[in-house]
Amino acid sequence: MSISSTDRIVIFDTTLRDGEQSPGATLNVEEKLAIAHQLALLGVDAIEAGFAIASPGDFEAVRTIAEQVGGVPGGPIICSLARAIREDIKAAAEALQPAAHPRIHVFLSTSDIHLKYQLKKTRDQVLAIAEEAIAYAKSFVQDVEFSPMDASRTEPEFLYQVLSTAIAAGATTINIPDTVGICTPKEMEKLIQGIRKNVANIEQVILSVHTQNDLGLATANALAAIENGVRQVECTINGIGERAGNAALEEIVMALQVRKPYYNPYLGRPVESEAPLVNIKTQEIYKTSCLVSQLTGIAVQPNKAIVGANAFAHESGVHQDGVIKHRETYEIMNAADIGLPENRIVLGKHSGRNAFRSKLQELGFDLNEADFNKAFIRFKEVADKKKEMTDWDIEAIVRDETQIQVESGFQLEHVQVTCGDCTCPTATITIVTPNGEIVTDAAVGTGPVDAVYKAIARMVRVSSQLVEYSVQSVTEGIDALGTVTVRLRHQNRIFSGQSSDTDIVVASAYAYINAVNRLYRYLQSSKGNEPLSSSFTTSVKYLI
Ligand SMILES: CC(=O)SCCNC(=O)CCNC(=O)[C@H](O)C(C)(C)COP(=O)(O)OP(=O)(O)OC[C@H]1O[C@@H](n2cnc3c(N)ncnc32)[C@H](O)[C@@H]1OP(=O)(O)O
Ligand SMILES: CC(C)C(=O)C(=O)O
Repeated sequence: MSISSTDRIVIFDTTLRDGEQSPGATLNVEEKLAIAHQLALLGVDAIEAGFAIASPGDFEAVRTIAEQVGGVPGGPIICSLARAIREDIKAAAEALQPAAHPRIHVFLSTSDIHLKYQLKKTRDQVLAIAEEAIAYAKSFVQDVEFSPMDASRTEPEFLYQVLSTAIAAGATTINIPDTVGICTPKEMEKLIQGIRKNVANIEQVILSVHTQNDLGLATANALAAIENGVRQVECTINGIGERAGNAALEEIVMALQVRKPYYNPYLGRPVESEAPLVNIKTQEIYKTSCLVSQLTGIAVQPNKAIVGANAFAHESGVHQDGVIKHRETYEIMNAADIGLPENRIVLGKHSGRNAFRSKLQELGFDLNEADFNKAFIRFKEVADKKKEMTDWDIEAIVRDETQIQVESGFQLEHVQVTCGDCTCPTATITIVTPNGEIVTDAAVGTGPVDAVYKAIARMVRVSSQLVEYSVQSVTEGIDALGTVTVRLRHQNRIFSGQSSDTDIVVASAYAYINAVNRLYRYLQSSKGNEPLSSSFTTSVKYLI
């Protein structure tokens, strides 16, 4: 395979090598194997399984992956990194032995700053070391990749010289690392064009890039390289890697898929060609991302392109309205393309009526306009306090609001409580009575809920006994909605009320009022045919 003989992009995954260089991401052999199996399912062309000389564990991981993932022809290339040192190359060759398609990846610094301070070698020495190391690697495997480390800061003429030497020594892939992530896409273009023009026999090898993300340009640089003739990109799942990480596989792959007509001509194909630009089964992307995140312990930021929790979530009413009417108004790819079941409409304070209505339909509610409006107003009030409204929240609100609407009677206007470890729990409550009177009262109690109930009871003057009070968290998280259930006994009858709110004292007040209203309606309907107890008749002012 050479630069001109492939009309697709080779995906070289280095999650298990450069990705594992993320601080704290160390993986054991079993974990690396699990990721390698998933990378194979994803369809990557090459898996850089580790750096065999680095540790016995890394050697074992490369060997196990070579055997169990790359052991049969047709599987992915399995690669080990090696410095331009015989011991490294020998260790890589030994670890890769079981692989059907082994690759040794030799790297050697070429920039003056690295030569002077790190390697302490002259340019002539580096040329000789590169040549010798590649030839040695070739004595073990056919497939040898060479990387001139810090290529983007290497003096171009020397870079061309090293690369020409590497190809002459037998390198089959020439990888250009932007090791410190300093390139801009324009500079990457110039770098690749210079290499293609000035390196002898460059068209006989696969030209590759390895872009680091120090300036957040790794994916942009990889794509710029592709536009300039590069046919392999090195990348990691979730973009993890040394320092700020590497180009993210999922970003490159989805950019190539979504913008295929744009990239086709760069690979010498007609704009309309449908042939895939990569071998990747994009539906495996999300699963792979989750596995890598879980095993490395590196969380994916919510706004991360493609695999972040918010990548297919719509929060604002205008966007939600658009997506509900026609998905493509705000989505350039389908969640299913990366293996997510569906996009998400996240209901919150920025949502509008259309999204709320659509969610109610999805949950099986068929509200009349008045109920809908009440529920929507309440939804906005709760959403102002709560970050995300879950299906449970919505259900609780609708249950609550439609119940309040049905049960006319007393209305709760305001609830205010003071409580704490050195104050007497006090509640100040304002209600509107059935005949429109606004009444305020205050009471102290053993706790805030007791104080609220005493204040309400005094105003409605209900002769009833509280026989049950319970609070249940119906939604998840610290900002969950709590549902309060209250049961009142009047004579031999039980009247219940329920309400939900992020504030359980408020929910308690509403639940109590709802139960009182049931009692009120019962008394109203039975006024004519059921005798009221004398104690009740005398004590109830508003109920009759
Ligand atoms: C850009 C990248 O991501 S490169 C890959 C980086 N990844 C890693 O380093 C992870 C694994 N590394 C390791 O486990 C260790 O660093 C090892 C096993 C590779 C080497 O360990 P040590 O022998 O103790 O050397 P140490 O790491 O302290 O220093 C690196 C040595 O390699 C030399 N070196 C660095 N790169 C190369 C190279 N490409 N070819 C030859 N020698 C190199 C350095 O000059 C230094 O040599 P010195 O000891 O003579 O000064
Ligand atoms: C080994 C090379 C490819 C590398 O990781 C880098 O230069 O960043």
